[in-house]
Parts: sequence; C-alpha cells; structure tokens
Amino acid sequence: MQKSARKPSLRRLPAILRIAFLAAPLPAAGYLVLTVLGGAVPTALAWSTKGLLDKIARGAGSDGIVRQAFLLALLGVASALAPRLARHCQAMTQRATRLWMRDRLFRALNEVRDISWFEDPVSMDRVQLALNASTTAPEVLLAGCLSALQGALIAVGLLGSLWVISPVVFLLLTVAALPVLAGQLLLSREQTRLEEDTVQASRREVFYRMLITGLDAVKEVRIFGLGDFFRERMNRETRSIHLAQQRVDTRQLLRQAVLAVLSAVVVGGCVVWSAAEAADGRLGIGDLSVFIAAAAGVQGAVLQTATGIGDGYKSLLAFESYRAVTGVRAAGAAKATGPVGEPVRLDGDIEVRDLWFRYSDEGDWVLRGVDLTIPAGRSLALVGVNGAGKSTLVKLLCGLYEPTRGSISVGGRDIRTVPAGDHQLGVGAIFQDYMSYDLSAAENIGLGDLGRLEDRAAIRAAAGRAGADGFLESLPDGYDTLLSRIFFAGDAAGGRSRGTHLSGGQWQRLAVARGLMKRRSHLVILDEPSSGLDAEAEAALHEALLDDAAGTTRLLISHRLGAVKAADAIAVLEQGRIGALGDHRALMAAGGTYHRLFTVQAAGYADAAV
Ligand SMILES: Nc1ncnc2c1ncn2[C@@H]1O[C@H](COP(=O)(O)OP(=O)(O)OP(=O)(O)O)[C@@H](O)[C@H]1O
Repeated sequence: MQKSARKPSLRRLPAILRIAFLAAPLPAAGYLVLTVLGGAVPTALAWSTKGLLDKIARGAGSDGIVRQAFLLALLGVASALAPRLARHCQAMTQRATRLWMRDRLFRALNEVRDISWFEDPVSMDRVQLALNASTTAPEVLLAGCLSALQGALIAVGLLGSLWVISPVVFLLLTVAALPVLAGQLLLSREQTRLEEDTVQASRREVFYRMLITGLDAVKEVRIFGLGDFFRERMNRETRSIHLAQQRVDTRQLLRQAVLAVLSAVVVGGCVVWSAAEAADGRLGIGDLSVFIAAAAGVQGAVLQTATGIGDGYKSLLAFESYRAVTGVRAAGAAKATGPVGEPVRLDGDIEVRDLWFRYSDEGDWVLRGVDLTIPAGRSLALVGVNGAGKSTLVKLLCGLYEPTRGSISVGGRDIRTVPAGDHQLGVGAIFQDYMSYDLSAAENIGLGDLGRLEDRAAIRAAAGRAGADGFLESLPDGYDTLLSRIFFAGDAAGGRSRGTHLSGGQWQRLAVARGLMKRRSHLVILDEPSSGLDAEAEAALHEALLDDAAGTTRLLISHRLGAVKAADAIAVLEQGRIGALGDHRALMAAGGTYHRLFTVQAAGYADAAV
C-alpha cells in the first residue's frame, strides 16, 4: 500500500481551493462571503446585547433602547439566515467540484495506455482512494477552511472581548484551546490512515457484492450454491472495516471526553470568577453578559476551528491519492516522436524482433524471443495450445503492454516511438473476450467507429457482413432495441419497455460487426472471432472477414485449424517462441505440432461423419 498520502503538502492548498472556485465561481464566492459574515455575527450579538443591557442599566431614553433592540433583532435575522444561505451555496459548490474532479480523474484513467497498470492492485487501491477523494476532497477542504476561518473569526472576536475584560481569562482559554486543536489533527490523520488501510477490504466487499447482485455471476452462484458463501465473505470484509473504524472511534471518544471535561472545568471556573466579580461590583451587568457569552462561545468556536483544520488536513492527505492517479500519463507517450497533434499513419510490414515478455518481474516468461514478420497486406495465422501466449502476443501487437525486451515495428518504425493512441486506434481487433454493452444494437456496432455512430447504413452494412442483420431486423425495435436486462428502454411516448438479450453467438456476431466498422486499420487482428458460432456461420464469417480485410495486414488466431488453413502463412507458437512457420501444406509435410493438432481435429470430424 502506498503511504505517500500520509505526507500532505500545504503547497497544494491553493490548487485545491482553486478547483472549487473554477468549478463553481459564484456559489464558492457566496459561500466565502456568507461564512465570513457568519463569523462576525456572534461577537456583534454579544456586544449588541451588552449595549442594550448597559443602556437599560443606565436608564437611557426609550428611543435609544428601542434602536439598540432593533439592531439586536436585525443581527438575529442575519444569524438565522446566513448559515442557511451558506449551506445552499456550499451544496452547489460541492456538486460542481465533484463533477469537475471526477471528470479530470476519468480523463486521466482514459489516458493510461499500458493495461498492466489496471492489473496492479496498488494502482487499483489508488484509483479507489482517488475516487473517494474526488467525491469529497475539495468540498471538504473548502468547507473545512471556511469553517475554520469562521470559527477563528468567532474565537478571535470573543477572545478579544475577554481580553478587554480580563487578560488572565483570555490567556487561560487560549491555552485550553490548544489540546482541542491537536486532538482534531490527530483524528484526521487516523481517519486517513484508516481509509488507506481498509481500501483493499472495501474493494473486496464491493467485489463480493457485485457477485451477489450482478448478472454476470448469477448462473454460477445459483448452480454451485455460492450465494451464502459470498455473503459471508462480504460480511467478513465489512466486519473487518467496522472493527478498524471502531478502534479509531473509541480512541477519539476517550480523547474527546478528557478534553470536554477540561474545557468545562476551565469555562465553569471563569464563569464562577466573573459572577463573583459582578457580585463585588467590579464587573457591570453588560460586561458580565459579554463575559459569559464569550467564555461559553469560545470553546465552540475553537472546536469549530479545530474540526475545520482537521477536515482540511484530511482533504490534503486524500488529495495526494487523487494527484497520484491524475498524474499518470499514457505509458510510452512521452517517448513518442513526431509533430504533436498530428496522427501518425502507419503502413508496411509488421516485424517482431526477439520479443520477450512477462506480466510481472517475478512471473514466468510468457514470450521468450519471438521473431516474426507479417508482410504488409498478407494474412498470418497464429496457432498453439492453450496458454502458449497467443493472446499475449496480440495484446503486445495492439500496444496494450510494453515489451519487456525486444521490439515490434510497423514499416520499420518501432511502435514505442508512436503515440500510443495512434497505434492502438490503427489496429482493428476482435477479441475472444469481447464486450457486450448494455446499449442499443446499433450503438453496440457503431462503437467500432465513433465518427459513424449515427450512420445507420454503415452499421447495417457491417452487421450484414458479420451475419447479424437478419436477427437484428427481427428484434422488437430493430437496430434501436436496447440489448440489456438491467435497464429499461425509454420509448417515444415516454413509457418504459424492457430490453432484449441475445445468445452467445449473436453477441459474438455483433462484436465482429463492431470490429468491421473500423476503417483504415494498418493491422486487423481476429483473436478467435468465431468460437461461439455454429459451423455454417463460422465458414460464412471467415469468408466475409477475409474479403473484408483483403489488402490489410491480418493476424488470425483460432483453435479450429480448418478455419485458418487458408491463411498466407501459419506460425506455431511453442514455449514462448515461433516453433514453426509456413503455409498449411508445408506445416503438414513437416509433421510437427501443427500436423499433430490438425490430424487430431480432422480425425474427430471423420469419426463423427462415420
Ligand atoms: N493479465 C495477465 N497477467 C498475468 N498472467 C497472464 C495474464 N494473461 C495471461 N497470462 C498468462 O500468460 C500465459 C499465456 O496466456 P495467453 O492468454 O496469452 O495464452 P493463449 O495462447 O492465448 O491461450 P488460449 O489458447 O487459452 O487463449 C498463461 O500462462 C497465462 O496464465
């Protein structure tokens, strides 16, 4: 777990406050002004009360007394209104800053090109902490700062009043405030550490909750009777978080109890002293009222200041996690050359040279010196047993991971020197673990080329080539049918209708259609695009895919070797290297792994035919 969040930097303070003023200038300004006004009101009230009492005691004229009482009433109205208006401005500021920060956070996450970052638990913990911070940090900081400012104004006003009456009491109450401040800072630090220490448990809790409430796991959960097992595990995580929270709460309670008793004794002593002074005639009735109001109010004001500072301190700590995530830049982008902003056009042979890769420093090598050339405009099939590293090589070709050693180049240009986005967007890939989006059928296809999301003709054409047009037409709302079981579809009359779900093979055709939407790819990768299809559909799809991508460099992966034998060349991936390379005839003649796998599959079909 990364501990940098335990060292807040005060230098960040202006940056975070700026966020609030950038996101919601008027509400933030209103919040500031009203809070400052709210801070001046208690002292004004105390002195105004003193003025009234002194006038009555002096027997001043009724006009003066009424004017003073009217002023007091006005201050009462202001003190009633200011906090409500301030809360309203605060809520507006909060909503705007939350949106602003979340937007920056998700922008930064979208910029991360190397997907190993998403597979690192440390990064995921940081994302969770950053998400928490983005929902609270600036608003809590702003609220904390303003509350501290208001508390300080009240405290200074009231302490100033006490100074005028008794410097000794002023000093006593000032010293008594210090432990309150220290206790609050300690609490903030403990709460932040608690959040860091329990972030893994929180994420696991969400994971178990999603297994129970989500659609993805529902079949297995029912069939294997896993519901109570996951519920118990979820409860275990919740209990461990609660236990940690309880420990912090108990420590805080003990500290607060001691401090509260201390404050009460100090304030009580001051009140008794002032009453004795008034009884001896050394304090007037007005002074006594100011004294009691100030002595009682100053403790609340100090606590408000301390809580505000503590909250601000906590936000500064939380903001470090937010900065850690928003500071992440696209891996490899910094190394890219070429004019900024101009997309790089890639063309030419794809060359893989002595490519080594492992997922982590401690892990086994998955690729151990792969050497491979895919000539421009030709098709290459990659075959190998489960776990041979085919999908890993695909991810490296897509620029989703960086090679541990060796290089991949397109037309002689190392892809690490190309802005990651340009290369990734130039690869048309249809993955075996494709996505099923809870969107309309048309959107599920159109996402393949966002610029043509509304281009129904292009979407239909892609669906037609993937063999999806027929069943999409027959859906209740055709291409506009929502493909979801968890959301409602809104209809033109403002009503709600349930979405539709497709079969596995139908979803796969949609994924293929999405892949076919992409234009101008310098490399098309088909990573088992037909595993969920029936034999007839697979044959038609392969024909369509080969036609569609003709002229483009193609990499095809399939365990059904009959589907790849027409490729210009076939590479066999074995023990992290290319074990054999040639066309179907040559590899069959060589009698190696390809020959063995092909013969086993062919024999299976021959047996079935008999
Ligand atoms: N994200 C990952 N993190 C760590 N190890 C991984 C990851 N993905 C794959 N591996 C490991 O890399 C090895 C190769 O996996 P890969 O998915 O590339 O094989 P494959 O040839 O595509 O297999 P299949 O034919 O089953 O799809 C496996 O041992 C797997 O455990």
